[in-house]
Amino acid sequence: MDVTSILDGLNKAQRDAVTAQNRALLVLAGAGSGKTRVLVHRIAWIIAMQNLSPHSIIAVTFTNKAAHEMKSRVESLLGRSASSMWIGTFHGLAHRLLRAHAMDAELPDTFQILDSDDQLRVIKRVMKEMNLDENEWPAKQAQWFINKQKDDGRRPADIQHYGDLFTSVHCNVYQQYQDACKIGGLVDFAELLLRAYELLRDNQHLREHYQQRFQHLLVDEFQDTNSIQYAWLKLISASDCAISIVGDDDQSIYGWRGAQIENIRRFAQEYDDVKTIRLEQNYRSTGAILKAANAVIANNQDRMGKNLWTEGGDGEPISVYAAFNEQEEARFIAARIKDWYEQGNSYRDCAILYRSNAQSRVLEEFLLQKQIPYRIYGGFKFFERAEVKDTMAYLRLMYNSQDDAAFERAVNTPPRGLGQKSIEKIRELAREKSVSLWESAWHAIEIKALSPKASKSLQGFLDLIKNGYEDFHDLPLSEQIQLTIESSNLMEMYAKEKGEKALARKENLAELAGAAREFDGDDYPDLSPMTAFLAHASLEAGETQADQYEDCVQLMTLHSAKGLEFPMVFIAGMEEKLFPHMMSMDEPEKLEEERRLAYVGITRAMKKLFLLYAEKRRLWGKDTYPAISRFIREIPAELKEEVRLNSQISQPMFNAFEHKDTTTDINGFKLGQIVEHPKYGSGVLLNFEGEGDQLRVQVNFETVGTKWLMMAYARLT
Ligand SMILES: Nc1ncnc2c1ncn2[C@@H]1O[C@H](COP(=O)(O)OP(=O)(O)OP(=O)(O)O)[C@@H](O)[C@H]1O
Ligand SMILES: [Mg+2]
Repeated sequence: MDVTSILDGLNKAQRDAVTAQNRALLVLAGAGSGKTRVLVHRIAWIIAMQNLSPHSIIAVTFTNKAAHEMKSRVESLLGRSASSMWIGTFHGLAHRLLRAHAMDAELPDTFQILDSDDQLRVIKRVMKEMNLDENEWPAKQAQWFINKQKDDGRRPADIQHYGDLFTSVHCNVYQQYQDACKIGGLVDFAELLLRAYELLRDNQHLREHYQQRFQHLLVDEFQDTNSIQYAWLKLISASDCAISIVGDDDQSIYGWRGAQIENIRRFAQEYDDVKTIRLEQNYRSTGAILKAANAVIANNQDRMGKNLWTEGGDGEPISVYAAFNEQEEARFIAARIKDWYEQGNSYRDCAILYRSNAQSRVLEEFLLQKQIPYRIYGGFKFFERAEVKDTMAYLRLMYNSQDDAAFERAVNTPPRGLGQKSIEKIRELAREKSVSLWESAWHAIEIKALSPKASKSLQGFLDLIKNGYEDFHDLPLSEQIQLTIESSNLMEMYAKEKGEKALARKENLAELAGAAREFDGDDYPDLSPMTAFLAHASLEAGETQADQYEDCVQLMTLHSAKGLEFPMVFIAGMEEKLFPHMMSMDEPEKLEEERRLAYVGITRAMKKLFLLYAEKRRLWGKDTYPAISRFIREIPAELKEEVRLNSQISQPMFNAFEHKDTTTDINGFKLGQIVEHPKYGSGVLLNFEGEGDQLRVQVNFETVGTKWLMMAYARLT
């Protein structure tokens, strides 16, 4: 192949980055400037130019999906396989390392990953054993404490507590929790990173092995790395390995999870021979979208500063829509998407972004109503559904009887007549002997510690797991799952629930068996299919792979939209307290992080951006009347256009209200009519909702813009 063809489709600065020979490369650039593209081309360039095996390359991406995409783009640039390259998220790579060297990492071969729910469950149990009052010492707080320590690389022994009660108690909980995880062979998310770091730090032989193997380390979205991830990168790249990182300080949105923008500055100081490249041309968005993003982020103080421009024209202005409430917001979005689809566009090219997961429910309702196919990305958490977790608990226990979290979940789901007392007894015995719940359960039966009835049902459960493993483990994975669902009587339990829900559960379980089918091949040579699948379930939770070929609208939180792009984007709920989030409004630093999130959201849009807010919203169980988000106000007026529903607006907008007839009599008024308000002056009547005393109308006033008013009090003429 002609190697230089890899440089096609890159601008000068991008080529410089792709071909840089320095040991350390830093590409610091704004959204849509081609950072990810540079990484992909750089990998291909290195392999082709230096005739290097992909085996010598390790690359870190933000999601598993991004990793798959990157690998296949590298392969298509090279025209050959790059499957021996290590590419994945920090968690995925750490997991891979720990699996390969479980013994050196002091983990059993069968170790399981704890998701954050399971983690909380284990912490709760530990705290109960320590007789800590849950009201005084909430488990969530302990969980936060533990994860924070791990993110910063600290073990209980490393924590200084000068007699401070909060720290010393939590430190003890951390220690007990760590012991419980050790017995169970359990590894939580933060532990994956810390353990993988310690593995290399403490094991010279392994460290040297990997340092020799990896000639190039590349990292996307570097601005969101935390301390332990940074330390891990430094270990791997300590000898001759070249390191390339790309990032954007304005898109750092995981400060709450310990990510540190400072790592970018540290990088420039701590590495020798750093070449810094800035990319300033944006290829993603229209001029209007880009200017809006630049204007919003300009309100942040602490920035490294960049200047983004585009060759393209301004395109359409940004549409701002004031909805009466969240239902109407959702109805508007659904109608707009339907129009777009009917004009010959694809659903998959549209995304609806929101600040908080809870917002998705109403949106889903209206998409369903309009029969618009959609996928929730990030928030869906297929592997976190109860029925899926129940089934997984059985599987985990079959494969690792030491997994206490799985034992706790499975032992009484479905209920098999084991009371809290019996279970407490099993826990107590486990504690005394420092063994797993599984072992202690056998022991409890042996020493007749339980009532005969409880003993019998416990025995039934233990046999189920034991025989299950013996009978199934040679079968294909999907069949194992199918048989587990049947033998555990889980399906029977769900079938007793009411209609819709039971059906959804059934479908999810069918999907679970289906998802497992992918693992029956030999794509994961170093892992057994079940191990690969269980790890996948933990690591890809929340990242359900929307089927690429399925044409559906993408719903996701602003956080999970990072790195992605869509021709048409809606950002719903642009309201003070929702976005910026209430919890972040009082601290300047947190507010700046919210603003970076707004910047991320706006810059996902390629051609068309809608910003929506509701004048009334049910939030946390209460009706609220939020103010318009400051992030909308920060966009210069000339870039925005308020979507109006008066007679001049384009027909498609009207479709949003097709159920409303412009001739309907609204207390003597009609849609589109000019009305007078004693305070706001004249405006156009746009919409109405409710009837009688509850009748509300939406009027677009010349003076104050769109408002919803109670007809009974509005004194319109
Ligand atoms: N030189 C170029 N010519 C044409 N298109 C380009 C060029 N560089 C990048 N692009 C396109 O611009 C878009 C944005 O690129 P990319 O996703 O790599 O940007 P990014 O800097 O990683 O953005 P983000 O900060 O959002 O992750 C992509 O569709 C990409 O294919
Ligand atoms: Mg990117």
